[in-house]
Amino acid sequence: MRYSSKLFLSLIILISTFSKIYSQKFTIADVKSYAFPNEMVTSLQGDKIALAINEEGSRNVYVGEAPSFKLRKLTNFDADNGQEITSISISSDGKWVVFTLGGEHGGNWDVSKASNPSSSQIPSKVRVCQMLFAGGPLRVISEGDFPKISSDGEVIAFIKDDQPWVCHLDTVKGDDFLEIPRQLVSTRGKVSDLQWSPVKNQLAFTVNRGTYSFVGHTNLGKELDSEIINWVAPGFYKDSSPRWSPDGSQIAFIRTAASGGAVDSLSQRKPNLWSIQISNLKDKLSTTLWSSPNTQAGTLPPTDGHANLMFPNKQLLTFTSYHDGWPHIYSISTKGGQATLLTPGNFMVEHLSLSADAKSILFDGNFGNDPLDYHRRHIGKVSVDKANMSFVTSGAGNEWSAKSLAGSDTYAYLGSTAQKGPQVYLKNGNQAGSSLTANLYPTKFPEKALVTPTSVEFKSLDGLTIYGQVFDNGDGKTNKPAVVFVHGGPSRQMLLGWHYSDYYSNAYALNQYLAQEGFVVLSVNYRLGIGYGFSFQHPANFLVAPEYWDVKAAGEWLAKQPNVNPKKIGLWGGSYGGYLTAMGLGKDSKLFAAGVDIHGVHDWLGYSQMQLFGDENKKAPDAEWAANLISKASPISYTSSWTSPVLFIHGDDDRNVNFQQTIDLMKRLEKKKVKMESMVIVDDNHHWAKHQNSITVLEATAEFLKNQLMK
Ligand SMILES: CSCC[C@H](NC=O)C(=O)N[C@@H](C)C(=O)O
Repeated sequence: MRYSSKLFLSLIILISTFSKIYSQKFTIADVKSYAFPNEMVTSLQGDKIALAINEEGSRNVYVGEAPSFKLRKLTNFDADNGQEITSISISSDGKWVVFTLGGEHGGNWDVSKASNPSSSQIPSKVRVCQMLFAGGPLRVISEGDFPKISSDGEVIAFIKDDQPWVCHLDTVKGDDFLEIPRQLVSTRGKVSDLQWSPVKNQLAFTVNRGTYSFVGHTNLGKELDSEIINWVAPGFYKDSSPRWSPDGSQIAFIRTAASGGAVDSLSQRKPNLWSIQISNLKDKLSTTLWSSPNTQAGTLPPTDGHANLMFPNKQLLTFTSYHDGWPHIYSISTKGGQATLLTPGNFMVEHLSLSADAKSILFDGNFGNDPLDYHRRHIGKVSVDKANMSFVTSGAGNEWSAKSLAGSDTYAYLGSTAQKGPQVYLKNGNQAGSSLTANLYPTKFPEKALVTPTSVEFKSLDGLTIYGQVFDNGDGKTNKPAVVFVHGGPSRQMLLGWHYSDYYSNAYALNQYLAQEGFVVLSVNYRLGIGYGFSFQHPANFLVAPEYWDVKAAGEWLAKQPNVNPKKIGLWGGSYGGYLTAMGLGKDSKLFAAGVDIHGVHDWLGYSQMQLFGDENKKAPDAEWAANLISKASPISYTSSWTSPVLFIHGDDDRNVNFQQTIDLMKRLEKKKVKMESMVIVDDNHHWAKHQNSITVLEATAEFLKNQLMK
């Protein structure tokens, strides 16, 4: 390169850098450049960690080891091709790392089917992979998913075509891996939740056979087809979540009712009551250790990990239950008796992990000394056998998914603040956590330009207190346009800072960008969400969609703010949030002047494929009434009153909300001459697996809102 052109290039770089610094305006690509960590696991000894990190679409496995746990990239994937990394684990000898590459594990269906958001000519299959922790060649063991390494570190089991397969790990010769996997079992139904015995090569699993399911276990056996499946207390139930006792002599599992019987009322919420069963391998029966109370809150917790059944020692089991009105951790003797509430208080417990010595549980939840902790996540610790909970973290940030490491009081956890995107932290004793991934953030990430959202509360249309977070660039201007952001799920809670899920970090990034651009943004934590107790998450009058009242109340709250132009209030949301955006535009176009509905639900009857009027003896006693309510809770019922402009966005490989939901609503609105724009993201799914697609979607959302509300 000639000298003059080098000088010219340096000038260009210098100008663009200074312009960015002095302009202080960040782009959506800038605020989306956070390195997103998830799927973090530790080795049995707690001296190693492994996790997945998504760097602007390049998803890789990173590993770290004691004492520094400094992270090192293990894999070398550099394409933004949407191949997610899940089911990471480290062999008990610390030698191997295995993981799943590909799939759509946030989906409601086809989670193990290839995802192809780059529209490659031949989609990559979902593969089970292994690598040496120390580094080296990547081995694709097989097409498959949900790998688990045996307790001796020798064998990997995984699911392929809904059946368990196995293969030895240590069959390396030079760069070749010699052994080919074999199918361990061929049984009717779908096998899931593989669990190795802690002491020998026995594998337990759940077999789903439609309206019922069993727990089974089998030996690895020396020869092919040399063993049988042993069924654990089979009955007319749905049995699941097998957990081995530490000595391998017992299996505990969760039991709920099988599907069938007279069709109940559709308008009455029916709790999914459950029990904890324990069985000795020697006999065929099981004993009921604990049964959830016959109340609405006695339902199997719909929060992360559901029952979170763990078997920390021969005498004790721990589990999560919602029955006192909050998701809490309990312990119970394997001899039965009263369960002990380990984490009492008006807060929720969310992500749990058992310490390496199996004596304590690390968890995160919305607890703390600051009332605003209600809208945060901090890490707590409690013994498995006594209610001695302590706070491990506190403050104005969020911390989650903590793992205990070798050495007392050493933890790895994920965390964020209002400005710092999700990062991995190492914490020793009472020292503050130090980031292990700050170095992965590019300089363009606008940490210093991000606002700190403020917590607000207001009354909904029926008087219920609703919380939200306001993003405002503090420019002091009046008559500003405003947007209500509506999360999806709906069992979610938006936080005072970057969120622990990739989907909601994506949303948080856009809300920060919209605030920069001059919008007042209100992110509303509407009922059906988590974090505010059982009755908030499970309102009795659920069929009339009372959560929409909270969204409308959010719009009315904004309209009353002195710095907001009440004629320029919009909505945006994805999935369940797309549904509520469509409800707002259909029912209250006078309040909501425009909106962006991303992969929303628009026809509940179509979505749930409810056979309300099948054959007479399978019809619910209140089918007509329920159908009427469900219809009134669907946006397709409000096309006549819908006048505000809308942008629809949907990926056509969506495995949470069918693409047809948007086609259907658009065709109905066309007839009503509603001003619509639309964007199809071909071959991507509900979670914008391809990074560039997420940027395209956010840019289109921001552009539409600016065009409709800022002019
Ligand atoms: C019950 S409507 C489907 C909405 C969807 N829920 C699960 O698939 C959804 O909101 N998905 C994302 C955004 C989420 O789970 O938060």
